[in-house]
Formats: sequence, structure tokens, C-alpha cells
Amino acid sequence: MSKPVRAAVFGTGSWGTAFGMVLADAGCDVTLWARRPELADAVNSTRMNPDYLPGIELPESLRATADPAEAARGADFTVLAVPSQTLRGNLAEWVPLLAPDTVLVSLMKGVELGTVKRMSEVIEEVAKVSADRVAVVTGPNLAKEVAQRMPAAGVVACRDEAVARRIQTACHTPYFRPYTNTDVVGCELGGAVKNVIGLAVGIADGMGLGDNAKGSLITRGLAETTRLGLVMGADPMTFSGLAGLGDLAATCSSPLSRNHTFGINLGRGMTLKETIAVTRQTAEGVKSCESVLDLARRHGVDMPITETVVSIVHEGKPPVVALKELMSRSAKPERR
Ligand SMILES: NC(=O)C1=CN([C@@H]2O[C@H](COP(=O)(O)OP(=O)(O)OC[C@H]3O[C@@H](n4cnc5c(N)ncnc54)[C@H](O)[C@@H]3O)[C@@H](O)[C@H]2O)C=CC1
Ligand SMILES: O=C(CO)COP(=O)(O)O
Repeated sequence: MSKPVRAAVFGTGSWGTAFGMVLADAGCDVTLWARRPELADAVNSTRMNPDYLPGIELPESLRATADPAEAARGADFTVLAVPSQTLRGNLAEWVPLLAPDTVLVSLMKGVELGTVKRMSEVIEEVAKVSADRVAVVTGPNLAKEVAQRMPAAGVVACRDEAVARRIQTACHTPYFRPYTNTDVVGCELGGAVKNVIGLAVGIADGMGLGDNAKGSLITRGLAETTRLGLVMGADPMTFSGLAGLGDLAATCSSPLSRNHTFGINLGRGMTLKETIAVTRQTAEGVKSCESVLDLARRHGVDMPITETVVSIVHEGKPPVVALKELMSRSAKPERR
């Protein structure tokens, strides 16, 4: 009998824990790394993650530790599920501990501020590994629904399709159906930009702008994501797939989405400070809207919705003023 696949998951937040459950349910031997020893202890002693997934029973084969060396030991797959902006610093500490041929798997949906690097690029740079050893898992995967074993599909993207297939097998369960894709750029951009569009839709929902506004923002949001993807070498078809439209639809319609909810609070009139204070988990779009806009400007791509989100979130522009400006942009053909 072949030995079970070993996976280390760095980050015991909502998605790290839920994806750890998927891997465990698919037969992998999984160790979660938690920043706080008390959370690791709670996972091991109660089979629950009280801080991020309260009330959900975790599989027996899921263990947690606060010792990164213990988590990393012998891992076939090293899954990274920390906030995008802390990844570089976190990974630099973990690199000396990684198992020699481990494949690094990013669950993160952000773009690094300043460098405008995608998460897989940060991983390649910090861990000094080739793109063939770095994969991305993305798609419409709201953590709580996945942890409740509600059906979902996802995408495993890697330049090396054989590596993507190995991860696909390792996370395929009766309720989680992963597809492979070799368009890593498109898959990562889809995930990062949908958070920004999720904020925009949330703001519109908070302002009570209705479902036509929502449909318009989702569609034009996808158009600007695709424009950026095209100049960065992504396959445009990726954006009509799970990593693009699929994730956008889930995020923009769900009260479980932190980005959507963050936007709703802003649209209802909360200040940024108040909104941050009531947001207990990572809403990646809040920081990544700035790096996505930076990326777009460096590539000469027009992203009006992203620009609007940055102006509301970071420049204090009142949503009503931003809406007026967005609606009064010069008229243009749909396909451009
Ligand atoms: N929650 C979800 O439904 C999904 C989230 N994602 C993505 O997964 C990534 C992780 O998000 P979540 O697990 O949801 O976030 P979370 O906020 O639930 O958990 C974040 C985890 O990172 C840890 N952390 C925070 N700051 C840290 C630091 N400075 N150093 C080390 N660890 C730190 C926290 O302790 C926690 O364990 C994000 O990029 C998110 O966009 C992707 C798909 C679904
Ligand atoms: O990425 C997600 C669903 O696919 C989760 O969205 P939020 O980060 O907005 O909660």
C-alpha cells in the first residue's frame, strides 16, 4: 500500500482550515500550522477551530501545531494560507524548514503592495523554486460552505500540468471538485481582482442601488479584469471559468464574503476605521485594490471600477460622488 500524501497547511484561519479538511477528507495526512499555540491546542483537543469555523467538527486526521518545523516535515504539499501582504515575511522564515521536493500551493487571493507581484511570484522568489513547483488553488470557495461540505468546484493551476493533477487528486472529494488549469496568471488575477469587484458590489448593495447595478458591476468588473489579464499574458477564457466569473458570482452574492460585507458597511455609511474594526478576518481587496490599480497603471490598462474602489476606500471619496463620476465617464463601445 502506498503511503498517504502528506500536506502541511500554513495558516489556521478560515480557508486554511477548510481546505485542510478537504485534503483530510480526500485521504491526505494533514498538519495545520497555527500562529497561536492556544489555537493549535484547541484544534487538537476539541476537533474544532473556535475562532474561524465555530461549530464545525474537524476530521480526526487533521492535526495542528504552532511549530512550523513540525508542520513542514516530510510534506509533499506545503499549502500557504496567510494574508497576502504577510506572505513574504512568513515564508522567508519557513523556507529553511521546507521538505526538499515539496510543492508550494498558494490559497491566497491578493497582489503584493509595492512589488505588484502575484502570490506565486512571491513564492518563487522567496523559496527560490521554479514555477513548476508552485501551484494555486482558487475558484468560488467560500470557506464556511466548503467546511460544511456543501458542493463546490475549484481550480488547481500550475505551469506543470502533471503537478496540478497530483494536487487535484489530493483534494478531490465527493463535495469538492477541482479542475486543472495551466494559466496561473489568469487564475491568480481572477482571484485577486474579484475581491476588489466584491468591494464595489458591496458598496452598491450598501447604498441600495439594486440588482441592475450589481449585474453591471460584475460584468464590467470582469471586463476590466480580462483587459488586465490579456496584457499580462493570461488566457482570456480563464476569466469565464471558475477562477473568474465563478468566484466573482459567489463573492458578489454571498453574505459570507468578507470583501462583499466590507463594501456593504462602507456603502451604508460606516467610515473605513469603523469598517475595519468590525471586520475580524482578512478582506484582501482592501489592500489589494491599491496593488491591482498600481499593476494596471504600470501596464497602461484602464480599470475604472478598481480606481473607484481605491478612491472610496483609501482616499475618503463619498460613495455617492464616486458613483456619479463612474456613471458619467465618456460613452464607449462595450467591447474595447
Ligand atoms: N475564507 C475564504 O472563504 C477564502 C479565502 N481565500 C484566501 O485565503 C487567504 C487566507 O484567508 P483566510 O484563511 O480566509 O483568512 P483568515 O483571516 O480567516 O485567516 C488568516 C490566517 O492567517 C494568520 N495570520 C494573520 N496575520 C498573520 C501574520 N502576520 N503572520 C502569519 N499568519 C498570520 C491568521 O492567524 C489566520 O490563521 C486570503 O488570501 C483569502 O483571500 C481564498 C478562498 C476562500
Ligand atoms: O475567495 C473567497 C470565495 O471564493 C472568499 O471571499 P472573501 O475573502 O471575500 O470572504
